[in-house]
Amino acid sequence: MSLKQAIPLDKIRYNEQGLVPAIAQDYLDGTVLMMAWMNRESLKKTLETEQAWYWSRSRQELWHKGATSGHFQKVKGIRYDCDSDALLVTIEQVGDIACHTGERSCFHQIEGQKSLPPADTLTEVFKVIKQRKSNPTEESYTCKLFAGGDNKILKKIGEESVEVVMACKDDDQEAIAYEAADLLYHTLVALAHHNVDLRDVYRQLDSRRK
Ligand SMILES: N=c1c2ncn([C@@H]3O[C@H](COP(=O)(O)OP(=O)(O)OP(=O)(O)O)[C@@H](O)[C@H]3O)c2ncn1[C@@H]1O[C@H](COP(=O)(O)O)[C@@H](O)[C@H]1O
Repeated sequence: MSLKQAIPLDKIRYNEQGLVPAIAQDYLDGTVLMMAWMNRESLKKTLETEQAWYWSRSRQELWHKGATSGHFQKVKGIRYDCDSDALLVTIEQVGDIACHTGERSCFHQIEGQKSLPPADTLTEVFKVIKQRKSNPTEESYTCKLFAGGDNKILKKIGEESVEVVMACKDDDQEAIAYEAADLLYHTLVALAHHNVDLRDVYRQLDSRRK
């Protein structure tokens, strides 16, 4: 089904200014990138071009996101909520900058909150692993792995794989989840060590979806 067929323009409930809030979310890792407004015309253009068009309240004009900077948004899907007065736009952020201040997301990290802007847990953990790589600290286990290079990292992946296998053999659900978490973490370290982005793994998985 095409985007146009999926969203009946007249079913959307626009507010008194003729606007509906649209939340843009990354199609691969679920990061909430930004919130902006659409009117009927910008929504129509979004559906037609499969790129995000918003309504700029400050400029009072249609806003083709990224038209000048190249950071445009390819629209992968749009959903409307149960009372049709909010849109969730699933996008591929081309250029990887959604916020006008040059950040990936307009929703900034807040100290003490684990997951802001909301993203999946693997993405959050991978971010910390990459930070450890660029800013090593004494006490970090991840840094010890990086310092040991492939020998240490791959040995751990081998060990953790065997532990997953053994836990499955015992049909021990708690142990399976525990060991699988260890395996995923060490695999993320291997990705970072070899400069492979987690999003490339997600892209592979996404391309295999049927
Ligand atoms: N998710 C993990 C994670 N999962 C497992 N581990 C560590 O992986 C090791 C698992 O190996 P084992 O079970 O064999 O335990 P071990 O006996 O300590 O193993 P050896 O290293 O001594 O051989 C343990 O030391 C765990 O603490 C992890 N260490 C870190 N993370 C993440 O990485 C982030 C950064 O961690 P630091 O680098 O330590 O700051 C953390 O915030 C977490 O999100």
